[in-house]
Amino acid sequence: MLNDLPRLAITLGEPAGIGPDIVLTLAQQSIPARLVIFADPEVLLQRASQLGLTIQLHTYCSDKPSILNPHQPGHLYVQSIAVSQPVISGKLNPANAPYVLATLQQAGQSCMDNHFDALVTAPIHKGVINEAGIPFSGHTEFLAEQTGAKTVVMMLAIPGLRIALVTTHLPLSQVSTAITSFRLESIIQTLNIELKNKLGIDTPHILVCGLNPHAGEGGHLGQEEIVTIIPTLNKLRAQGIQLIGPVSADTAFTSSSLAGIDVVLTMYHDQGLPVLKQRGFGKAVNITLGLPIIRTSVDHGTALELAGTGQASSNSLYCAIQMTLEIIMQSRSKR
Ligand SMILES: NC(=O)c1ccc[n+]([C@@H]2O[C@H](COP(=O)([O-])OP(=O)(O)OC[C@H]3O[C@@H](n4cnc5c(N)ncnc54)[C@H](O)[C@@H]3O)[C@@H](O)[C@H]2O)c1
Ligand SMILES: N[C@H](C(=O)O)[C@H](O)COP(=O)(O)O
Repeated sequence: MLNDLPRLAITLGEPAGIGPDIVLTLAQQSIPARLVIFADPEVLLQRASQLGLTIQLHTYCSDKPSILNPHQPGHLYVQSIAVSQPVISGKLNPANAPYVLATLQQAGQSCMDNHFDALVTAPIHKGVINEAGIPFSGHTEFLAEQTGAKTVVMMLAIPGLRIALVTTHLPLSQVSTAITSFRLESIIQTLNIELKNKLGIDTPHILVCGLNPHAGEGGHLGQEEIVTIIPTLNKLRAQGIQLIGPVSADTAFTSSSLAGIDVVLTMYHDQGLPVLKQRGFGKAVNITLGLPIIRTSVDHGTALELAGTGQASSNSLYCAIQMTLEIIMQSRSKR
């Protein structure tokens, strides 16, 4: 029904990157939803002109949300938030970092206030936000803090493969210490519950990678499996969670290893994500599990060198929106 059309809050991300390009490209298509972009309208208009795209912007009034019409190709509603300094495509400017965070903060809050069914984010540049003097490691961590979520799980998905992470944007030197029984237990419990609730998988089968080469080789190549990972998996198995592992990450992604598996839980960012991006860069979706809101994102970054060139693919954003609509339907069916 038209009245039930999902309402999506979309952040434009780093204004000098390809966020504006992919949102403007996507806006030319039919999408069965109501969309509001949290951004500076001038950034959208300037990039549309650079790309030769036609766009008509409409002001979104948060005090009159009923005036939000279904998406029409070539039109966008905008919740206006001003940049501090003019934007040059491809040129980062730390002065605009507070703007980037304001878009995220306002869009996240609007979802928390139930004005929207979900948040979809275009890519931000973590480095430039830090250069502005604001400690920042990613949307996932920012939204966890903003919403007060106890445990969040980063999961990226393509058709046929989902990969979740125990640690996210953490220097490799800190990973081992961060993999505690407490963290592993809460990550697995969150993953298990969210796969049921948000993705409709009744009994998730979770394949867990070890941290060390060959999952520690019986303790000869590292102790984390024996001290932390195996005892935690055994405890969770006793609670009925379907866990396989820890397995050696080098063969975890073969087709025989993945048979019957719903998600592979990897211990750190670059243990899992290169596999997924090699298989499906441009069609993967990043989903934050464990938040009180639905949040998805693209699989790529700001690709500064492509901003304003017309060469940035909007396919991952398209996939993120499709998956968001599916998650919304799944969540509604649980009510
Ligand atoms: N969702 C997010 O907010 C997100 C995700 C990943 C990376 N990042 C951030 O983006 C910044 C740049 O990261 P990076 O250079 O490692 O990765 P990147 O994804 O921006 O670029 C990697 C390569 O992929 C290409 N590419 C990326 N997106 C593309 C698209 N839509 N169409 C065509 N080609 C595309 C780029 O040109 C580049 O060659 C970093 O600050 C990183 O933290 C943000
Ligand atoms: N780890 C993600 C990726 O490689 O695609 C990316 O950095 C985005 O993470 P956030 O959604 O937390 O910003």
